[in-house]
Amino acid sequence: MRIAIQGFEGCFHQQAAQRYYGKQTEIEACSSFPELVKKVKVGKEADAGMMAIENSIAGSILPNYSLLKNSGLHVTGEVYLQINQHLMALPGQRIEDIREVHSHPMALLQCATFLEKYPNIKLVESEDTALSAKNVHQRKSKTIAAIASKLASEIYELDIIAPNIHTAKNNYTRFLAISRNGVEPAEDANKSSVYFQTPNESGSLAKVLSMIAAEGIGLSKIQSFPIPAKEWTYYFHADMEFEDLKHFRKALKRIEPLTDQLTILGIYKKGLTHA
Ligand SMILES: O=C(O)C(=O)C[C@]1(C(=O)O)C=C[C@@H](O)C=C1
Repeated sequence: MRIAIQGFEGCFHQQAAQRYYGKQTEIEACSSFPELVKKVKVGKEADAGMMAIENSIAGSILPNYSLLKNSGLHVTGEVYLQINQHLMALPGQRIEDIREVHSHPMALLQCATFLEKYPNIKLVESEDTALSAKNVHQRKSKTIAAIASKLASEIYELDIIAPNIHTAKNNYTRFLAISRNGVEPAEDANKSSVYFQTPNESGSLAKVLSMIAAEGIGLSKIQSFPIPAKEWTYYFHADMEFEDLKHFRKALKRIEPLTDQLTILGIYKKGLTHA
């Protein structure tokens, strides 16, 4: 299997892809989420993909909800990865020498509390945590530090000058396994991602949510994201959890008449949240 990811050697997507698809997985590196989605859609350079969707400190990666919806790709699974962020620089450098910190925007957000202590350090968003570490190494930048994984510090021979700088001890990112073709849900599937619109009338979303609750389905996530052509109107992305696929199918039938464009992105097995 060749798996398209956002990022390069030593990034968190690589770790998530290898955790989900296996250690021997070949990686197709992409420098952005749109590029990742395109490669999975075209299918020449990748058989499937792995895409971050939300983080326990920084929240949802909002553009990825629209990307997923517009791509027509399917969600086939999920994986949660514990994320430990470290500040790293060329060997011998101290935090007092650092003028800029480079990293992926989600990583910078996860370390906001630490970074607030250094208001004179400029924060620079990059494509990827690992690429930021690689650039410090290759350009021998003495005044630039990167925020990245321990693995990246080892690959790019950087010293960790401040370990574990993420705001809360438990920092998890949820990644979705995505593919061009949908798969038949496994018998033990217990989670589904769907999106829908509700009619523009008061109480329409509440009716859908009440129905989900009445059917005994757990709602682990509800996210609104904008419909670009109709300002201030929204799609809703919902992640639902259930014990029996039959219950979910029954609930769907009852939700369908209350929604417009209800689309199932995937029915899959819930990932281990604290692996
Ligand atoms: O930059 C990386 O290492 C990535 O894999 C990207 C990414 C993300 O998109 O959220 C993955 C996990 C972490 O939350 C930080 C960054």
